[in-house]
Amino acid sequence: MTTVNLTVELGGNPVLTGYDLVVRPGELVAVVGENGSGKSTLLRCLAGLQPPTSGEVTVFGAPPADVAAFWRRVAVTGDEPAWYPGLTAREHLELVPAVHDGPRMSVERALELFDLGPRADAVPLNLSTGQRQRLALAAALVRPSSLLLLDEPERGLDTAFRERLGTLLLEYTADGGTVIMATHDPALAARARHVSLATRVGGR
Ligand SMILES: Nc1ncnc2c1ncn2[C@@H]1O[C@H](COP(=O)(O)OP(=O)(O)OP(=O)(O)O)[C@@H](O)[C@H]1O
Repeated sequence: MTTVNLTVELGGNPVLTGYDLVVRPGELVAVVGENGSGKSTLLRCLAGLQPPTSGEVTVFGAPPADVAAFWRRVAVTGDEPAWYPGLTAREHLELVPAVHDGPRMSVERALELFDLGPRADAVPLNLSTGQRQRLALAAALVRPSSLLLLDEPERGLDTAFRERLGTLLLEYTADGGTVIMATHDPALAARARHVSLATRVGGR
């Protein structure tokens, strides 16, 4: 995963200017920086959701492409997912093995790892904010993938679960996966290689 001289302007503002990044397979990388420094924009570029103004983005040896083969390898979390009305937490996780071959873990194991067992039969809108975030992360980690792009995965999580998340992400990279996350959590960032985005004058 690389960016070379990546420049993104949004609404006439320079958000990223000549940004170079190299991430090797199996790395856990934390993108850190102040609010507005461009972390989400960088993740969106890596996911192919934000076209660069100039420069290059390469993921698995090619520019990110909005095709099934790309999305089979890449899982993204960030904004609140669109939950299916009427489906419980367990049923949301059961969708994953229904549509992806070779899930990374069973639904029951995911419910246990993400501390969702007691609330497995609740619909997401009846879960707490942190429980919904754990469900979103569980869905991303159940499905097979090679690259996780996580935007502030710590959002809504208590301290103990943030620590567990760090361990789960390190296990993901130990299996050969790559994680690039934007985070404001110093403890989570400390377990990763961090790369900084400086805030630019005029870019906020
Ligand atoms: N659609 C847009 N049009 C114009 N400017 C935008 C747009 N989206 C984001 N920006 C600006 O681009 C800059 C970078 O935003 P981005 O969301 O990437 O920052 P971030 O580092 O993820 O911030 P945070 O820590 O607050 O999540 C900000 O100044 C933001 O206001």
